[in-house]
Amino acid sequence: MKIAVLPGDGIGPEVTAQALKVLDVFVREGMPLEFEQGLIGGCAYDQTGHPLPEATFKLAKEADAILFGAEGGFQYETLPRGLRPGDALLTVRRELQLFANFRPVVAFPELVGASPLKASHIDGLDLVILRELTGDLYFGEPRGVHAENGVQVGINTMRYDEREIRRIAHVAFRTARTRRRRVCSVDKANVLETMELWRSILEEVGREYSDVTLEHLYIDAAAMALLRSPLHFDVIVTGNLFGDILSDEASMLTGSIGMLPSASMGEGTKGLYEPVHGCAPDIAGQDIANPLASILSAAMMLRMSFGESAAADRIERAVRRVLGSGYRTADIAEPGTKQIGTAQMGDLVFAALS
Ligand SMILES: NC(=O)c1ccc[n+]([C@@H]2O[C@H](COP(=O)([O-])OP(=O)(O)OC[C@H]3O[C@@H](n4cnc5c(N)ncnc54)[C@H](O)[C@@H]3O)[C@@H](O)[C@H]2O)c1
Ligand SMILES: CC(C)[C@H](C(=O)O)[C@@H](O)C(=O)O
Ligand SMILES: [Mg+2]
Repeated sequence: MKIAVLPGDGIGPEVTAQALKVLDVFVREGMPLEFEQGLIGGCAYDQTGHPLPEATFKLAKEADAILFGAEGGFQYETLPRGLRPGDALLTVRRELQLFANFRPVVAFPELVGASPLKASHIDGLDLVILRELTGDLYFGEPRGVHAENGVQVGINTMRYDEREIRRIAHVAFRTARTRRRRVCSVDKANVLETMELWRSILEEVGREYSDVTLEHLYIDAAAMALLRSPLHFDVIVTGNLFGDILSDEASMLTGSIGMLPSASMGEGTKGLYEPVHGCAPDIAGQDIANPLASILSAAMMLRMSFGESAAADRIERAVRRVLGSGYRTADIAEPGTKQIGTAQMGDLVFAALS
């Protein structure tokens, strides 16, 4: 069980260190996890001149799973033309064809007071955003900035072919079968041809899963409905860009973006596991970031890549035990709770497991 550990930039190394701390419990118990670290993002660019060095890509390709922190932390202006922050992660996702991005949104009962929404609105919340991760505006051609009659024009292309839509649709329906059998497909089929195709393929695939209810929402209405009636949702399947935006929005239902883990899967069991948040330069280096998204991503890794569901359940229970004891990082702190730092949260989850 070889794990490529790519902590990246900003709070990435701080939160990944806590996930590794927690995984160490299982190593001590004899689980054959092997870790190899690689550089990615701004730190890789600073040290090697490229945000995704060849050695890191090789490591990611060869490992059974990838535990990723966050990338960013370098300035747009210092990047060579054509290189954007986010490129290294996008390359790994795309080249390894990790097209199915699971972003579970679960309101821990201990944290219902940390959300800006009323407790009655989110009590029992358990939905998953299934974000298509290797297509859409992120990768469509043509793209770029060029001059037209002396005027600069920026172009990106929303592109999906029917095979890409079909495979994520199957994942959505199969996932719904393990849950409450409801799929909500989010698109913009009233305006965009790409999304018209998206909707028709979802309908076509949906006919193979007559035991699963399929509904469609436009992205604007979905953004609203997610706040108005979050408990309505089970599996939300959507494209790359809409999924990116909806998941940050949904994170606030749980109290903080520091609570949202993710798993990006392809056809097999190899996956990339990362918190949904970024490198958070505003809080980096202060030991105040919430490491629970990273710790919960490690739990997803044990379950989805290594079939170690009991170990994953134990991590999730340990997180709940620590929250139940009143410990909180700053982002989820409420009056009457005990505010602690990143490393201490990792220590407490470790202790709750041991
Ligand atoms: N997967 C990734 O690597 C990833 C994801 C998103 C953004 N980014 C990059 O990160 C950089 C910053 O982006 P951004 O500010 O838009 O998004 P961000 O997710 O880094 O931060 C958004 C806000 O959430 C807070 N936050 C994020 N994670 C937190 C945590 N674990 N605990 C407590 N608070 C947390 C931050 O302090 C900030 O206020 C950019 O360079 C962006 O490209 C990387
Ligand atoms: C860093 C960026 C490329 C990335 C994305 O847009 O996919 C991030 O926002 C995410 O949600 O994983
Ligand atoms: Mg995002």
